[in-house]
Amino acid sequence: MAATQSKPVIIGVTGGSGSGKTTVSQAIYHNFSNESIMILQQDAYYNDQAEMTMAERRAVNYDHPLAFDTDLLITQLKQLQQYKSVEKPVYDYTQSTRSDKTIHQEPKDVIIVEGVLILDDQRLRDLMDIKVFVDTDDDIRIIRRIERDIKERGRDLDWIIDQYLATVKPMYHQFVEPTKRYADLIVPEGGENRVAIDLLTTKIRSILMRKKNGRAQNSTQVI
Ligand SMILES: Nc1ncnc2c1ncn2[C@@H]1O[C@H](COP(=O)(O)OP(=O)(O)O)[C@@H](O)[C@H]1O
Ligand SMILES: Nc1ccn([C@@H]2O[C@H](COP(=O)(O)O)[C@@H](O)[C@H]2O)c(=O)n1
Repeated sequence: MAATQSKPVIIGVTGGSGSGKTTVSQAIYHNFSNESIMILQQDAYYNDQAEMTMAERRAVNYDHPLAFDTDLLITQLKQLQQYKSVEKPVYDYTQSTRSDKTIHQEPKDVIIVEGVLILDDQRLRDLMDIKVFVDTDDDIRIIRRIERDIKERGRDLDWIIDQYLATVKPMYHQFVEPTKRYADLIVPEGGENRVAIDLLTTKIRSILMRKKNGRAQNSTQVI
């Protein structure tokens, strides 16, 4: 009998900016060393804006679904789903465009996809096996965002506040928060929620074990 290979399991982690999506995803990922698991960040799939001036880039609404090259994200997810490698784009927040580098990504058994708008598009939702919404109060999220964007994304306080009021907050309520209803699991307080991180880790451990056992069985059937 020919060996069959089941598809990788895709876990979507969403929530507002500063909710702790990256922290939760990394905490889960770091519970596995040398295992078949990877993270794909939706932020890497922001539109390429190399042809735009810095002033034009600054005026973009980065919290609207059209800010993302979702077709590319879907194409690459489908390739990974078929156990094919991809060249992931790299995003530079300080320049608000893609870098000219890409990262070679080998396929894995478990793919964590994290980003603000990964549950907004039905095509993306249909690819996800487990959907997680990290739910953190608006005031905590803006405080975290101020600290992070000043330290890591080359922003100043006026920029962060203007952007938050003009786009981040209204888009959160229009596009991000409504996707909570698609979530299988809602995680309050993100990165500090050890119980949720441990539960997801246990689930992923059992998926990885099942995949390993399936492969071992297939290889003995082929022999
Ligand atoms: N539970 C937490 N307590 C304190 N700081 C946190 C917590 N979770 C995340 N952070 C910090 O808040 C910032 C935003 O978190 P991050 O995980 O990047 O959020 P997101 O990916 O949802 O934007 C980061 O600087 C991170 O270190
Ligand atoms: N050039 C850009 C691109 C994105 N943003 C903001 O990033 C947020 C999403 O990333 P998180 O890690 O915070 O989830 C999103 O809210 C965009 O406003 C940006 O400021 N500049």
